[in-house]
Amino acid sequence: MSDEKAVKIPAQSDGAAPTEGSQSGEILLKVTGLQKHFPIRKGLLQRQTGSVRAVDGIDFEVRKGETLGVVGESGCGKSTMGRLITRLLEPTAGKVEFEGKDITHLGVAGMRPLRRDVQMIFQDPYSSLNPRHTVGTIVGAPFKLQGVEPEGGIKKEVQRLLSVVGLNPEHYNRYPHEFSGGQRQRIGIARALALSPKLVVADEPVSALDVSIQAQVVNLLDDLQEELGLTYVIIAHDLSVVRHVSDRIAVMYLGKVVELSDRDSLYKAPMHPYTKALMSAVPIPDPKRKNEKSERILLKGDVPSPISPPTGCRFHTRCWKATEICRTTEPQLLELKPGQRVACHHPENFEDQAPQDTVLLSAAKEAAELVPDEVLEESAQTSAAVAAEVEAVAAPEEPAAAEAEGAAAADAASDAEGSQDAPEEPGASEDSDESGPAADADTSAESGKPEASAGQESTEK
Ligand SMILES: Nc1ncnc2c1ncn2[C@@H]1O[C@H](COP(=O)(O)OP(=O)(O)OP(=O)(O)O)[C@@H](O)[C@H]1O
Repeated sequence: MSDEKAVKIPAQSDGAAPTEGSQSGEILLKVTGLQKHFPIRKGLLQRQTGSVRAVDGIDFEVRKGETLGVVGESGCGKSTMGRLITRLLEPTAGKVEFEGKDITHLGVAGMRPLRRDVQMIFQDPYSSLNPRHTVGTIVGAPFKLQGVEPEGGIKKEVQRLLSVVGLNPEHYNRYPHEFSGGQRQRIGIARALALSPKLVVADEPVSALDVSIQAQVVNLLDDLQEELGLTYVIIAHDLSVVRHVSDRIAVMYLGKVVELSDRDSLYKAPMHPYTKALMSAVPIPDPKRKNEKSERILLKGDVPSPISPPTGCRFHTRCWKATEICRTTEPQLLELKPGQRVACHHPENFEDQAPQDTVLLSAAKEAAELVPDEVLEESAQTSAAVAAEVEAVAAPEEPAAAEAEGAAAADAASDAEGSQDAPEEPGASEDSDESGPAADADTSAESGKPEASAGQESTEK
């Protein structure tokens, strides 16, 4: 927890109602099919030779009063997404709606009123503040730009904002270099809050700060949300930060949202293998679990290039569950559990979406070497259990049959456990990513459904 003095937050003059849970709130921002492709130009004539598909068709919504955390490895398009929704960048395709109004292609004049409602906090408090301007000028700039005259004058309002973010209002005339990193980030936050925005997009708001200072700034953002009824989109690569602040979390991979879920469901039972891998890297601050064996999943290689992303599921080149369908068919982001959307053919903690597709790609077999056996076993077990549950619900009139199915699935799971170290069956799983659709059809015909749903990744090992 923060070691700084409690921040006293005075009431906001036209303050919004304090935040009420976020689960069923009104939608403030809605994004549909959003894309940003940066052209790559070469030669004297600057011909376009390709494009960086930084954001490549994403859908999500942000509800009033909630915090949506956005996570993913470096280069997956988080910042680009943040700049698109604040309209600092023009989307290549798709739609951005704010309070039900389409703002996708608004021009400078059309955007002016919106600039008051949507603000951004930037990552680097060292470069985002003009070193030649005083704090008073920096925090007061939004009033001048918008032609707003706050009650009591700009100076008084800026001093109030400085005290809201825990800075000394007397430091109004100081310059950014006279402040520490954490204090500079507070200046950036004060500037973002100046016009009482409805939505604040914070791009890595604490990653440039010392760890001890990070907690202070995160707590400040939390307090401000409660007091001012703010809605946040917080972009971060640090899952501990995101877990602390978010109500819901969107996991991005190579320009796509692969999972979008309530925070607790995501941390308790992630459904996308990529989410599971990311989560496994988060240290668990629980002394009771200190001596537990680590089940960290190491992902193979780097994120592929967004210039030519892999076909089908973009994660298939690093996924230990990938089969032919993952290489050929892009999975849609579907709500498989209430409040949990995932784009995966072979999700974790859920029934397999492509149980007929059982032959692992060679990349998956290599990736599986980096996944601890415990994780593979647990994955096979949970898939089997969920599949059995689904079967039972699907056929209530035949309880005996459902039970038999469940038992078969559970058996298959334990078989799968047993076969972790079993030698590969000759031919059966040989480099199917090199094989054509005919090979795929063969293997589909061979594979039985209950066995497949019991954790296809292990049965083929
Ligand atoms: N203006 C630009 N022109 C060309 N490519 C760009 C531009 N901005 C971003 N990109 C590319 O788009 C991809 C996504 O970048 P982005 O900064 O959105 O990712 P990110 O997830 O925020 O990464 P990081 O955490 O490192 O900032 C990257 O491959 C990046 O190189």
